[in-house]
Amino acid sequence: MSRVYDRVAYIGLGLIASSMIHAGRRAGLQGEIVGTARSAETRAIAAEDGLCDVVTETAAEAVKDADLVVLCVPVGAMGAVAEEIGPHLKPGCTVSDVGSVKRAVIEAVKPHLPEGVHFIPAHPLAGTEHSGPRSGFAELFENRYTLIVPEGDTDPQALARLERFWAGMGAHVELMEPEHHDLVLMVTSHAPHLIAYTMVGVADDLRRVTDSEVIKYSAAGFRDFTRIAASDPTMWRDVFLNNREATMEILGRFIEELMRLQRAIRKGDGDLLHEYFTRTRAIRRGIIQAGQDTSAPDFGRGHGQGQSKG
Ligand SMILES: NC(=O)c1ccc[n+]([C@@H]2O[C@H](COP(=O)([O-])OP(=O)(O)OC[C@H]3O[C@@H](n4cnc5c(N)ncnc54)[C@H](O)[C@@H]3O)[C@@H](O)[C@H]2O)c1
Ligand SMILES: O=C(O)C(=O)C[C@]1(C(=O)O)C=C[C@@H](O)C=C1
Repeated sequence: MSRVYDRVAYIGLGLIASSMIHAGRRAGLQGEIVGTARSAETRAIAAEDGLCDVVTETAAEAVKDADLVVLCVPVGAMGAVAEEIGPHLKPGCTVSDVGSVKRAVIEAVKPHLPEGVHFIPAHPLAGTEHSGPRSGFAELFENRYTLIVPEGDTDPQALARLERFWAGMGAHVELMEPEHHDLVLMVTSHAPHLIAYTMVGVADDLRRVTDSEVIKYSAAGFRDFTRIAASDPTMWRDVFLNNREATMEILGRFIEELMRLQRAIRKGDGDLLHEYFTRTRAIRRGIIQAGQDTSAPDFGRGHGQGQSKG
């Protein structure tokens, strides 16, 4: 794979940025790698580990002369970062992001970017519950989708270049409308996180009743929930605050379904439960057949030394 961008600036050096750096470096997609992070500790780690070729103190310095700037901060911080870098961007460069929500990020970032800069939002559908500059690994995006969410007037060459960059990191690239993205991701990613947070919260509330048995006898189902519920609190706070409409829509439906099952259990309606669980089982099998299952025992774990989020 040949070089796609001569100079790439990463703003925010956590799981996603560090994975992009490793994946891009392995495939020779990027020339000089410049990075910056809000905390001095993260910047020091990035310099010490050689994660970036250049580590700058500010985002404004980092984007100077960059051909691609990738915003890798929590969704709620994207607007402030865009405001800071706007006046320092190289004309003709591409600004992208990796935020888990798209419409709110577009609204927050776009007003701060000057004419002549290509803004092309993106979202890799890959992650782990870990965070920080040491949590990334080159394989994170392999065989996973990255959704690119371009506006109608996006320059085709700039778009093709960003697509090549993501494909070079092993991702399957697809294009999607921002509103559609936010609804689909609410179902496939955001709501499951909210449910996991809630379930682990319930277990925690019950701790006094069950002593520490919830932890001791934790079965596979609950363990999977605790992994998801260990994800970064800032990232997920921002996701829900910035995707409120879809959250309300899907949460409403979820509560209705939960009450339907509650009623069936109360009434002893085994047929309804059996039919329901048969339908959901088919969905799981469909995902596996489509090659989308990523729950193999070691997927995304044992990589890097990132902190467990939370
Ligand atoms: N973790 C995932 O599973 C995942 C997957 C896909 C996309 N994303 C998205 O990628 C982005 C980054 O997530 P991550 O998992 O790499 O996070 P992370 O916590 O590992 O890293 C975030 C980085 O942003 C910096 N930061 C935090 N608050 C900031 C602020 N207010 N101003 C400036 N910098 C700030 C942190 O110092 C850190 O360097 C988020 O928008 C998230 O929604 C995450
Ligand atoms: O595997 C995980 O830990 C994740 O939660 C990753 C996950 C997801 O829900 O699949 C989380 C947020 C994203 O924006 C994209 C991917």
